[in-house]
Amino acid sequence: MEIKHPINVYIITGFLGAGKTTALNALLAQFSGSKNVVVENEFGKVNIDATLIAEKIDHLYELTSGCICCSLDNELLEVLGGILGMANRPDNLFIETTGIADVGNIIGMFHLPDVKNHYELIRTICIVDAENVEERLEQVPETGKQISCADVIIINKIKSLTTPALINLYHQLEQANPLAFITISENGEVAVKDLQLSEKPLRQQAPPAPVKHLHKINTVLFESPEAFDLNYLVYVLDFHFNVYPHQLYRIKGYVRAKDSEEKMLVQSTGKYLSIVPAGSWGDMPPSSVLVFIGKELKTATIKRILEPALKK
Ligand SMILES: Nc1nc2c(ncn2[C@@H]2O[C@H](COP(=O)(O)OP(=O)(O)OP(=O)(O)O)[C@@H](O)[C@H]2O)c(=O)[nH]1
Repeated sequence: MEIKHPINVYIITGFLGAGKTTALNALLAQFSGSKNVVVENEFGKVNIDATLIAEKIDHLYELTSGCICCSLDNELLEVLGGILGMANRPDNLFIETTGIADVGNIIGMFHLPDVKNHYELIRTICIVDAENVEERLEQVPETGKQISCADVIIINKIKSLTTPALINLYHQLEQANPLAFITISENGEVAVKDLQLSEKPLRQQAPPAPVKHLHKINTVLFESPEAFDLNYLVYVLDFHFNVYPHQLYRIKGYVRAKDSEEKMLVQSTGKYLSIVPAGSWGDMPPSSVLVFIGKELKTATIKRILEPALKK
């Protein structure tokens, strides 16, 4: 009888915009000799991250009907069952959580006997945004939970901090989670060997008790077939991020621009905004889709902010 080895599982967590997808791509590039499956859980109906997975992988599951950490009718367990039925069993499963996931609940699934028989949770990797993690820790309990549950903490976007500030942050994270291996990166570039991935998991015990989910955080989707005036769009997005830094955490999506045939990728995590060309629309009719994530965001407000930037 063929002995089937457990599938290695890596959970990638971290607050909205911390650099999870960026780090996942950097990690996948180092696993190119293996059969890799990715689960992307996005908060909101449109999964932008799935289009940003640059590395070749064997299968991508997009879970967009809710946060996998708190849905009762759990899609993740269905996916785990489905993977076991694949003709060619993968070596590695990478799960990118939503930015507000209670990662303790997801870790807990890998302690269920039926799951444990087939999957081995190797590492829970928390990406923290050096630029704003301290602020997020005060505002969002899930951020603290993600840090405290991690086996590995990657302090990302280190160029945004001075060396003393980085050392200070390192010590704070060390205090928050003395069991974790802490490292630093720019653009999620960390060598797998530095993550000590060949070692046994650092954390063997069951995860801490769940925290109450912060459902004040919501997603607003803005869609329009009309083209944006990009200069005006930059102006309104920059302006509102500056005015509402504690309410608006993340913007991402693709927009149709007035003077370009290409689609434009919009990304913002608070202190910066980037809008860059992202290739042709292919067979899709050009149409903008922007996802806004924040606290108690209202669709009408987002529409009111964006509509002046649309070409008349
Ligand atoms: N300056 C800088 N930007 C970074 C770094 N890492 C990621 N980014 C940028 O930060 C933005 C968010 O990165 P993502 O990898 O999509 O972050 P995420 O955590 O997957 O975001 P969500 O899925 O929305 O929670 C993108 O524009 C990245 O290019 C970094 O180290 N430095």
